Amino acid sequence: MTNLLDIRDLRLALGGRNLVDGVDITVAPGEVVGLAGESGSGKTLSALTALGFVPSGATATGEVLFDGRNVLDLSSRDLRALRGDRVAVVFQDPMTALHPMLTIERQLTEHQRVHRSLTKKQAKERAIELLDRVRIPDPHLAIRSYPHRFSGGMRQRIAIASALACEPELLIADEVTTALDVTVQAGILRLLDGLRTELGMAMLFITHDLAVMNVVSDRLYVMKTGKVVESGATRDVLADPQHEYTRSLVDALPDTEVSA
Ligand SMILES: Nc1ncnc2c1ncn2[C@@H]1O[C@H](COP(=O)(O)OP(=O)(O)OP(=O)(O)O)[C@@H](O)[C@H]1O
Repeated sequence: MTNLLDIRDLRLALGGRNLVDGVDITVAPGEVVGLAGESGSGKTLSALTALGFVPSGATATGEVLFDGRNVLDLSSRDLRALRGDRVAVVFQDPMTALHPMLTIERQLTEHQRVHRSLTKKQAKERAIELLDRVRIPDPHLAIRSYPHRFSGGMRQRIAIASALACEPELLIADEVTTALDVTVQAGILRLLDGLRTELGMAMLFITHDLAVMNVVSDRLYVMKTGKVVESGATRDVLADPQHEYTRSLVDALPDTEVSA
């Protein structure tokens, strides 16, 4: 099968530092791929190149092929189309995606009206459908509210709804459960897993938490200081880690997490 995302020998250099240092990552259509590793290992920077985001002043080399086209070579117009239609991202803090001064309706309809030329009524119906899809209770009422009325977990669901608006083929989920309580975390993971089955969407799931990775990802890459140090089927990597660094991460997990 052709890969949806194929990152080849990606290097990002900034101020004499190699922030990403020869990374290869692939994601097949519909596949959930995990990117694990300590803070600062280059997970976010590597994943965001799929959207053509490169820190200003940084030099990127290598290839980031999305559906066969090198994202690093795209014009700003093509990048906007890619971000609006085919790849979406959800971050740890839902307030980075949600504007505190706008109703949920405004936030979920704007994109639809610009990218899909929907009427106001159609966009509203679609927004309600999206809220329902991420299991927000009473979506007809919720749509009139502002983000502060919702709990952290609910806000994250709304941020996911916003990312799903364009029906992306690839969703980048960057530490989406890190700031949440364990039970709320479990709900979000179940939601993402359900969406993947319903929508057939691929996911690049970034987390430093291998226990979370064990629940969601088919395959896993482990990064350390800008390099991939180990990769493979999640179950195999966690059951029999080959790299010393991965072993230290696995050893830090409670026993039940790996066998679950
Ligand atoms: N815009 C930027 N400008 C300069 N340096 C950056 C920028 N973004 C990230 N870095 C640096 O690049 C390195 C990798 O960062 P990255 O965010 O990819 O790590 P990460 O593994 O995702 O960690 P975290 O989970 O903490 O985000 C870090 O040393 C970080 O300080």
